Amino acid sequence: MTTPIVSLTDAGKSYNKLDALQSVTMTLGEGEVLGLFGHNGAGKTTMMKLILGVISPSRGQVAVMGMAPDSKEAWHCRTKVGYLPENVSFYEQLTGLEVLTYFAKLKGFNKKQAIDLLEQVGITHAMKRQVKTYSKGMRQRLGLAQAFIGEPKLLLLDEPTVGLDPIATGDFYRTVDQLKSQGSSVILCSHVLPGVEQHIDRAMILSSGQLLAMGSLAELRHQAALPVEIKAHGLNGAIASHDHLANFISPVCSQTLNVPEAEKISVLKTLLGFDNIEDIHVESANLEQVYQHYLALHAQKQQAKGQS
Ligand SMILES: Nc1ncnc2c1ncn2[C@@H]1O[C@H](COP(=O)(O)OP(=O)(O)OP(=O)(O)O)[C@@H](O)[C@H]1O
Repeated sequence: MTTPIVSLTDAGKSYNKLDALQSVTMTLGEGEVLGLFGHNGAGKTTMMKLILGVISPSRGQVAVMGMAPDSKEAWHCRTKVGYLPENVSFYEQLTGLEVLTYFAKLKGFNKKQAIDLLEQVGITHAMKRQVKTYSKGMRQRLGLAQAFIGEPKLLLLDEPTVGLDPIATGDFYRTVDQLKSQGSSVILCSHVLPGVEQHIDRAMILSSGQLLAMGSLAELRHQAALPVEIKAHGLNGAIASHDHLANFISPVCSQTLNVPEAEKISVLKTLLGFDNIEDIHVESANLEQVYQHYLALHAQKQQAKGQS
């Protein structure tokens, strides 16, 4: 069996009485992309810091490429890890090229790689300017270039698209797809859910340090039993007068049906049986809806606990 790139076994971190991360068990394989989602203070950065080895677990084990990342023996693994912190900050007086060359050299790479990466993130035109003159988006691009040095085996990206314009966001996700196809593993956390789902293999949802759900979007959708939205055009009142279909009519639109996944095909067959059907649009729950579902479920459980 191959060693996972990252594995957490009942790993948690506490600060005095606060459980920043309760007990998380997970593995990340080669070429896998994991999305880490949760509100402010959920424990996302804590989990990344445990994986980086900059903090040690209060309980359980963390392993990166088979080693405890906070151990001395893991030093050579660190050159294979790229990290973009939540708030990037650089030496303001240096130029973008000087900053990136410095970080490249720390990892055993040269200026040529720094120049190539600056081109990849689209700031070649500003590479000879001091970082203090950079806009927020340009700093973020420089941060990403820094994380990409040496085509890392593991990339940890905390809010990678903050401050990026739509073009740069698209370029960023293309780079993630490319790194994944080359075998790099990626953990990224983001508060911006639209646009992320097609680039991740699995999602992990955290709240107040607690792991609420983890799996592929299809698995989470299935587990959550969220309905599929089916919009049927051209039927006017026919749906409301149909015994079976009428059960699924959305409270907000009479042409939209909210159908359990298990009944999707039978409902579609029924709709196709209508002579005047003009079009059918089928949409499964997206990442945002899945995320909201798990958070609402968690809030309900907390409330019930508080009342008992
Ligand atoms: N060094 C520390 N000392 C005390 N508490 C801490 C420390 N670091 C983090 N925490 C607490 O741990 C919890 C989780 O913090 P963390 O930074 O992991 O959240 P996050 O999910 O990354 O949040 P955000 O989306 O706001 O960045 C928070 O309640 C935070 O206040």
